[in-house]
Amino acid sequence: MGSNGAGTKILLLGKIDHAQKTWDALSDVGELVKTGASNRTEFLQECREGKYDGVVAIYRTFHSISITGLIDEELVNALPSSLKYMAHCGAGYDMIDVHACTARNPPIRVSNVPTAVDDATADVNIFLILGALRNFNGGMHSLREGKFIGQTPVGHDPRGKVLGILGMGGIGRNLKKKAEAFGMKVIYHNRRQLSEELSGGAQYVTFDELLATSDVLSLNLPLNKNTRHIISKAEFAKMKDGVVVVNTARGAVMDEAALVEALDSGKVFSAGLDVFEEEPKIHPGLMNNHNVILVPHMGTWTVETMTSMEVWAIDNIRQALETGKLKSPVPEQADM
Ligand SMILES: O=CC(=O)O
Repeated sequence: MGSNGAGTKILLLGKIDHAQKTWDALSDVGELVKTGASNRTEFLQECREGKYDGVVAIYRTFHSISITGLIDEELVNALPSSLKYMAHCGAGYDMIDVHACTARNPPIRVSNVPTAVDDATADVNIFLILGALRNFNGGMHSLREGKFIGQTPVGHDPRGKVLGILGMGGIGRNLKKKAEAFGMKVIYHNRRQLSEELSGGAQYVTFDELLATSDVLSLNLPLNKNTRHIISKAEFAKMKDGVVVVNTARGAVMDEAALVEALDSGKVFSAGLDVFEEEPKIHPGLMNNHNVILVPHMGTWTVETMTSMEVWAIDNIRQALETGKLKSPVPEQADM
């Protein structure tokens, strides 16, 4: 049982859907245990009763929020003192209060899954850009209502349009390459300007320039306290008339009510959304607007990508238990 010795437990929060063999093989570094809780109250109760004592690592999925709720300070402090690692199976880890994990004594080291999500998420991004520019949602809707072409406003070509990418991480950079194949000119804004090599020659602009010059604005930045509602009423006012807005990041990086207003006024021509502020609740102003193309958080919803993500997250646990270091710690804890 590796260097961790007898008694090391690994807790699964959520489900392994694809990489079951890889998960089962982890039993050579620890005992694999599950939760019996079905909601936060039960989970907290079990933690306080010592049910998870000896758990050294947790593997969690996006949907395990339905069991534990947010991994906030209250929950972090209720988790067993044996816990050292939390491997999140996803790129975005906004559900986890990393600061509380770092501050706990002993700290909990957190990892996410970068890279493996990039291709599939950027593919959905392209689907939404094309769908929103071309008004495919309106067309598909009319067809099902028995009205053929001619009922839907004429769309726009991607070729020659300026795509502004807000957040030039792995997904943003992947999207850049794909969008160029459709003839789009890519500009970006990011906390830090990237090297020429990393940005692939995309032009770096200020946040305000990005808002003012994009024909299509794509949101590809993580959600945190600095990015919540980074796109709101004032930002829509700075955009071009008839802009297209696309979001595959997290719903709350944009003020959804402000988007609905901007769509209703015609400021925004159309939108393509994979993520929503209060998932799975969708703002009725989006639901009822056939100009917007809506997808239920399907960015990484492919067998291949989900398998890679699960294997990656499991590898984080294996590596942590075998070497004392996670494979892909979250950036906030990179120096720990
Ligand atoms: O939303 C999906 C992810 O964060 O991986």
